[in-house]
Amino acid sequence: MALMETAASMIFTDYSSSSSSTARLLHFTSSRVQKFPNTISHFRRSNTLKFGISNPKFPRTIITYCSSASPSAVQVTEEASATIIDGKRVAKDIREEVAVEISRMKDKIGIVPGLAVILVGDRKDSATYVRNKKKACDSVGINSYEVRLAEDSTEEEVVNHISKFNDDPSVHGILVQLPLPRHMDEEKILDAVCIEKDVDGFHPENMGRLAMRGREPSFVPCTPKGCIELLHRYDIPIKGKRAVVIGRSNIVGTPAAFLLQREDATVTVVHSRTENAEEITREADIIISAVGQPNMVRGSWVKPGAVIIDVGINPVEDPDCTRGYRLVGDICYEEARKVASAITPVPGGVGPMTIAMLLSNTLLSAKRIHNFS
Ligand SMILES: NC(=O)C1=CN([C@@H]2O[C@H](COP(=O)(O)OP(=O)(O)OC[C@H]3O[C@@H](n4cnc5c(N)ncnc54)[C@H](OP(=O)(O)O)[C@@H]3O)[C@@H](O)[C@H]2O)C=CC1
Ligand SMILES: Nc1nc(=O)c2c([nH]1)NC[C@@H]1CN(c3ccc(C(=O)N[C@@H](CCC(=O)O)C(=O)O)cc3)C=[N+]21
Repeated sequence: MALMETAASMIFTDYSSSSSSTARLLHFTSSRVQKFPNTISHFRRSNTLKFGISNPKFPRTIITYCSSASPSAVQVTEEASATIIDGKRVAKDIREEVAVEISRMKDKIGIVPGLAVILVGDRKDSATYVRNKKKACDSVGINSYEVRLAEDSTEEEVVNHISKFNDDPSVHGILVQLPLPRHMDEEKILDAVCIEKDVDGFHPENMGRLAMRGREPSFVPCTPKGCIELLHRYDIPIKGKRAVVIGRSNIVGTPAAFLLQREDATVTVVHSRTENAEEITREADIIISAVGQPNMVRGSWVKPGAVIIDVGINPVEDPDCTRGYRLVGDICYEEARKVASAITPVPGGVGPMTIAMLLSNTLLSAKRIHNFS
């Protein structure tokens, strides 16, 4: 997916592999010497491995047997390596589930869900996202409707299109691609989407309901919903765990924190004014990072055994890639995967889940509007 605008200033430089890096990498190598035929006679760990979250389904230890000076001894090295949470695969499963439900609905009541997408301006990355959403809709049988408006359109024009879609019975979900051009009032535009079709979950009433106990939002925002879905599908417990969300945007960080709290995690939110972000993050059993800073979270920020969900999508220069850049997350993946028990990659982690959740929310909306279960 070509994510970038041509503006080179948007591409970060990746310093994560620089030798001048001051980041501390936790040691996760343990060695033990076995005297055969007996069991372990000596066991030494360079760090106490206590997994906040462990999942027997996903073995996380690589054991290499090295020959030793003594023929009766074998050196066993354990290098921790996290389970890779495969968002691409889970998203595919979800698309298949959604497709089955859509054909069932079509067969039973003759209704096909519809998603309307409004794109304002000519950002290349936004155009690519919109194209991918359309492709995803086609793949599951959702009708998609697209409106493209010029960069210099007025707020009123955008709101008029939203109003038409609000009244159109063949449209069950409305998405206004963000970011909007600077001259537009994002709040005013998002407020215009009727709450029954707010499949992005960005309407303030949806967010308010998400924040309140005993209330249910019509829709949960797609990216944070995708993060929680990944935890569920990998059987990763959330209840009672310490979670740290890095970032507090309205579209990712804040709803992710509300969702984790609804799942009975104990949640801390870290943001740009947080002091001791590293220490706070190191307390977490679950880290969700949505910052937009490439490789910001180093291995030393991660508690051994923590689960990491990396939302960040950051292009960094890479002359070896045909497009001149590659995508990295907020988490320094190579370091963190040696410390964590499970981690999402970028790309192939949360990104595909966002689109899968959009399809799922659109199906949910159509079912609700037509009272189909
Ligand atoms: N995978 C996906 O589907 C999606 C990925 N993304 C990606 O996720 C990332 C975040 O997106 P979004 O939430 O929209 O971004 P925003 O820029 O809206 O928010 C970033 C948040 O990070 C915080 N922050 C910035 N710098 C630091 C720092 N040094 N330490 C701690 N916190 C910091 C900001 O704090 P403050 O509030 O104090 O300014 C802010 O709350 C981006 O890389 C984006 O591309 C976004 C949406 C979907
Ligand atoms: N109203 C609105 N809703 C959004 O949900 C919304 C938005 N505006 N504006 C932009 C952000 C960003 N976003 C992404 C969606 C999919 C991937 C995605 O599929 N990423 C692939 C990237 C693949 C590649 O480019 O190589 C991956 O991570 O594997 C990423 C980011 C949704 N957003």
